[in-house]
Amino acid sequence: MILEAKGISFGYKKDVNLFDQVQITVESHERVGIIAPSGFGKTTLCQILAGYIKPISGQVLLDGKDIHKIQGYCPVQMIWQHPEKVVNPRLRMKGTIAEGDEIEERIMDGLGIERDWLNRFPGELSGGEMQRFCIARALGKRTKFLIADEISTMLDLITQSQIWNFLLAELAERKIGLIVVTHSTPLIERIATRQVVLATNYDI
Ligand SMILES: Nc1ncnc2c1ncn2[C@@H]1O[C@H](COP(=O)(O)OP(=O)(O)OP(=O)(O)O)[C@@H](O)[C@H]1O
Repeated sequence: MILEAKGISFGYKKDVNLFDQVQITVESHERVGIIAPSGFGKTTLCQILAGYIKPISGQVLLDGKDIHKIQGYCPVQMIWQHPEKVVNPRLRMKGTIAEGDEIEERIMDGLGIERDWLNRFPGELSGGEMQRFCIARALGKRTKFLIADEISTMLDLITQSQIWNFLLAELAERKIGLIVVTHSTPLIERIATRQVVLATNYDI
């Protein structure tokens, strides 16, 4: 499959764009690292790529089909930097995990999710434990692309390494393409098969 961002422009304020004419193409076998300065709008771009927000101009296409026209489960799934912002605080984790597609037991095992965590509320888990659930939730059976926005910043180095080792094996086995945003150069060099450097409007 191919995920394409074609001529994407976006700004939150009228007539002030964060970025213009962004072009990105990712194939299923690729892991693309996005490099851009702080405040560029990387999280915003990730949300556009995952179909959460519509660009002012341009299109996001999945195998040529506009991502906003896809009905049902979206094969492009985003994992956010702050898991606490994207889980319902009143839902036990078993409810949170059920929000996505069917999640295989081996994914829960691979991410080190302990089964008694399923009965807890988000406020009863550490940030790292909650992030494992968010990663699992994004790895539903029908997922074809993952957008990872600073997903391991809150994890210690050993956990970070365990989670990325699992994710890289999973992506390779299931031919899931990856777009990864991180400020960590060593991480991007380890993970990405290709890097895309984006400049702010002020740098052009
Ligand atoms: N919903 C929103 N409404 C208005 N402005 C927003 C909104 N979300 C983000 N912004 C602003 O847009 C700009 C880009 O934010 P974004 O989080 O996408 O950048 P980023 O490149 O991911 O930043 P960082 O590297 O610091 O995490 C920032 O100035 C931010 O304050």
